[in-house]
Amino acid sequence: MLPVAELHMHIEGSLEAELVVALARRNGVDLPTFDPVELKARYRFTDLQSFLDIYYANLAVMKTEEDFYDLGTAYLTRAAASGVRRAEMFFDLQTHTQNGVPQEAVFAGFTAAIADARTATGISADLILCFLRHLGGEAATQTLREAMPFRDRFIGVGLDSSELGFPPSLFTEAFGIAGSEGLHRVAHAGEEGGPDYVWEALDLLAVERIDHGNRAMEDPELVARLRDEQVPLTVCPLSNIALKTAPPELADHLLPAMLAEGLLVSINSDDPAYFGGYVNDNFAAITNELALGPEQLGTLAENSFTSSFLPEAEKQALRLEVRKALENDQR
Ligand SMILES: Nc1ncnc2[nH]cnc12
Ligand SMILES: [Zn+2]
Repeated sequence: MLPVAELHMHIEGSLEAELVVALARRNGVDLPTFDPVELKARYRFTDLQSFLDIYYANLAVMKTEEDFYDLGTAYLTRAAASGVRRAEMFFDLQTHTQNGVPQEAVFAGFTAAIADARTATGISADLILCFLRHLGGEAATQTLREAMPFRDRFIGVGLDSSELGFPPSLFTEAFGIAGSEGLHRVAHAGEEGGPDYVWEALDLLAVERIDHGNRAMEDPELVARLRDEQVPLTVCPLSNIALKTAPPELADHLLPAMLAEGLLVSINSDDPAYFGGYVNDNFAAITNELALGPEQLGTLAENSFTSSFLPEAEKQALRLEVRKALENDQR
């Protein structure tokens, strides 16, 4: 597998059914079933909200710093083994604090997992604090203010959860504070919401990346802006199929059209425990179903580093590694 950066994954979305059950037992939390196979059989999604309902329900098992450490370690170990060299991981702080977990436990567990994974595997990782849209703009602002004692534990803010009805314009205050604190800014937009959500994220929240962005393709003027400004789009093919935010067959995905438009797209897993695979599985699926050649796969891998928040020299070194891996494969 090519070296890649993963820029759009919710660390809570890597909570495998086996770990849900193990943590429920450890913490004395009740579940509808303690059989991981049966639990997974309940993962039937018709849209984003039907997925989020299950995803948030499972997170009731996360209680202690050790739980956050175990979740972070499981993802980072697996990612490093499949070619991920850099991970910028979303976390849903408000979900955990609403469940009664002190934010100290969340930050301490994830931070220790990142440090230990780096020592064990060399993977570089950082956290992006996502505001939950469904809790509204004031809650986002309050969450960010309360998280400021941990300012050095995360590199940016994002915007996730239910998209329709919760446009970026509700979150200008929180994103304004984030900007003045020197935090990076990203937002989910154009997953279920239309191109207007992408325009708002760019114009009102000053985001540096758009997460998903598929529906931007409906607006030629927006496509031109994304291309001209080389705004990164973090595309998640298996997520789009699972949540029905793309045509039902992967073969009909807009990814080749996005590449042909010259957009800075990368491949990501979103919620790998729920959507049928990790970033390498997403690469395998698009390679098979979209008939992408080595040159296009190399572009996607290089784009992932270009789109990351790593220093420019590190991006350059990692892009060279992609080129070397491609040459080795061709020999
Ligand atoms: N795909 C997604 N869209 C919005 N919010 C999310 N939270 C976890 N996964 C998400
Ligand atoms: Zn997402």
